[in-house]
Amino acid sequence: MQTYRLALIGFGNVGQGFAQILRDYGTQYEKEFGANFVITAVSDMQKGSLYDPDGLKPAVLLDAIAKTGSLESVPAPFKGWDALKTINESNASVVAELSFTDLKTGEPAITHLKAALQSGKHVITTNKGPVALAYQELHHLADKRGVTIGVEGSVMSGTPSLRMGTELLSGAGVTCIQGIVNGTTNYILSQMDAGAAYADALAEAQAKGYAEADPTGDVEGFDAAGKVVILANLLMGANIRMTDVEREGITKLTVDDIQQAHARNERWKLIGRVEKTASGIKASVKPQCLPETHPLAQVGGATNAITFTTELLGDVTLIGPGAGRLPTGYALVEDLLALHRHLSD
Ligand SMILES: NC(=O)C1=CN([C@@H]2O[C@H](COP(=O)(O)OP(=O)(O)OC[C@H]3O[C@@H](n4cnc5c(N)ncnc54)[C@H](OP(=O)(O)O)[C@@H]3O)[C@@H](O)[C@H]2O)C=CC1
Ligand SMILES: N[C@@H](CC=O)C(=O)O
Repeated sequence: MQTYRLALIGFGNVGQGFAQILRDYGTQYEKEFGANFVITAVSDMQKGSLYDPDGLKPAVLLDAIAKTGSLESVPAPFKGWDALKTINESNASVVAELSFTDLKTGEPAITHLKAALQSGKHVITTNKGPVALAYQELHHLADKRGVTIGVEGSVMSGTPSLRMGTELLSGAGVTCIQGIVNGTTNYILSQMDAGAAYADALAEAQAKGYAEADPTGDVEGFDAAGKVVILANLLMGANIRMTDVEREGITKLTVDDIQQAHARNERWKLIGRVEKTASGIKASVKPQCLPETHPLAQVGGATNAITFTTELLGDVTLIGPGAGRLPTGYALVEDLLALHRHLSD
């Protein structure tokens, strides 16, 4: 049995979803894979920070959050450590970076990830900021320190879009990737199509744990643009930046636009796209009105879908959850199991 001691930086929707999975499936992972995933530290800005070298029970962490909204009541030998102290001084062998995404600076996540890698810890993250803005540098640092970086949840949450691209389609000649890569906006558009008001639909997306802490990132298309950058750079050998993505969000769409489209048997979708062209990589995020018969028109709620256009296979489409506590928590499990396989080889 191999034990992995984990430090969680951020204990919001994703951190809690991940804890719930370890609570409910941890024993199964031990039996099936010989991998014991133990949370020894959690550091969260408002909810509090705990470190127990012998392990913190996911059920106890979740109960405390459910009852009080905070981790303060959980007994632990060390409390109040900030993110960097937790990364540097806890006994974790893997750091899970789950703080807010910032697609302008990538901080504080880039600093957290660099500190973890420099101290010889593996990292896993669902945070799109560092992956969109600094992946090459972080990957290089991980290689130098002989550790790994897992980023599956940064696009399509636990639906394995990045592994599908890097491991399965890398030899197929991917020329274009396009689809729905933001769960919040797809949820809002689906709800508005069914008659809901924009503000109510956004509030529901927030309550369900789909939206960014600042939902401007979702509705103005920045989150989707970050994912387009990640897809281009990690799967298509590109080196583009956020400013290279032509971007428009969904805020100019009115209920009337959406319902008129509905009456014409059409659906508005926010489509991210990256394509190899003769003049280089072209990347965009913009709303498009699709006929009801188009496969993406049928993808509703927080579900995402991307089509890889390849030279050898033609089109390959992947559909699955794109946001939410458990789907995104599961992305961390995928990264941990990949790490476990890597270390067991
Ligand atoms: N939710 C989803 O469906 C998905 C989310 N992601 C990404 O995963 C990450 C986590 O998302 P989610 O859990 O939904 O976000 P939340 O906003 O629910 O949680 C983020 C947590 O990080 C904490 N935090 C922020 N900065 C720090 C810091 N410097 N040190 C310690 N803790 C910090 C916050 O603390 P507090 O609020 O207590 O101040 C908060 O509890 C984000 O980067 C997001 O973009 C990716 C895919 C899907
Ligand atoms: N806010 C994002 C969360 C996942 O990346 C989304 O809605 O897709």
